[in-house]
Amino acid sequence: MSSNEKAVAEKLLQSNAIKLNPEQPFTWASGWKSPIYCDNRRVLSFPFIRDFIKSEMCNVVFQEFPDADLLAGVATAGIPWGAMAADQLKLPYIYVRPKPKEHGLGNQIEGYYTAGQKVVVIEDLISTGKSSLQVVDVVKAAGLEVMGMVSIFTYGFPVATEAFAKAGVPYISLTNYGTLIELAVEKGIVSANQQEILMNWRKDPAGWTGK
Ligand SMILES: O=P(O)(O)OC[C@H]1O[C@H](OP(=O)(O)OP(=O)(O)O)[C@H](O)[C@@H]1O
Ligand SMILES: O=C(O)c1cc(=O)[nH]c(=O)[nH]1
Repeated sequence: MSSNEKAVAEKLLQSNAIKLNPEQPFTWASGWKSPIYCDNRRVLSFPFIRDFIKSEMCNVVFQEFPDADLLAGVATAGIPWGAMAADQLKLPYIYVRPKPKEHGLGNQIEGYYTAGQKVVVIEDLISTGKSSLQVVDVVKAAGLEVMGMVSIFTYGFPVATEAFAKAGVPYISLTNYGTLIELAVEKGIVSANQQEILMNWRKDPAGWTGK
């Protein structure tokens, strides 16, 4: 694990963003059942931790995508992170809804942009990658050029890696599941029994039921 990945994982643990509950599994956006949930929304409530993660995100955007013209947040949990990064980097900002709004202006993409601009998509977390790749499709259809995607956390599932490769979208996460669990075990936050459950679940997350 890189020192930055470890530092970000540490901040997620410090803010209690990581929830474990193998007995009453969480249901994910994909419908998968999981013994773990990473709640990056909670991190927003801790200013110093929030600031650290925002800075890490800005460093990645600045270093990896220096030609970006604007950032695009994925609704809803990606919106605040994208907005904070765009503010810090002094880049224009848009955000993208899962579907067009059913009243008002009927927009799916909110904000001002022009076709041909180079965009970096900002997401809080990648599980299957479906939510962020849907946004990639929407902004591409609007004429934007997608340079890549940045998220705080990824579970590193092959299904997501393959989907991003197929879409031709490079993606970078500040930290990941392996780093987080290693650190949580090191700190005694995850017991040996919980570690075994988490490792078994990780092998077949789509088929895991907790029983
Ligand atoms: O990679 P995926 O399988 O698409 O899962 C990840 C998505 O799930 C969460 O959003 P969710 O839709 O649960 O709610 P939100 O409105 O709080 O972002 C998370 O914020 C990601 O957007
Ligand atoms: O896949 C999801 O829905 C999901 C997983 C997770 O750990 N955290 C989250 O906010 N969403």
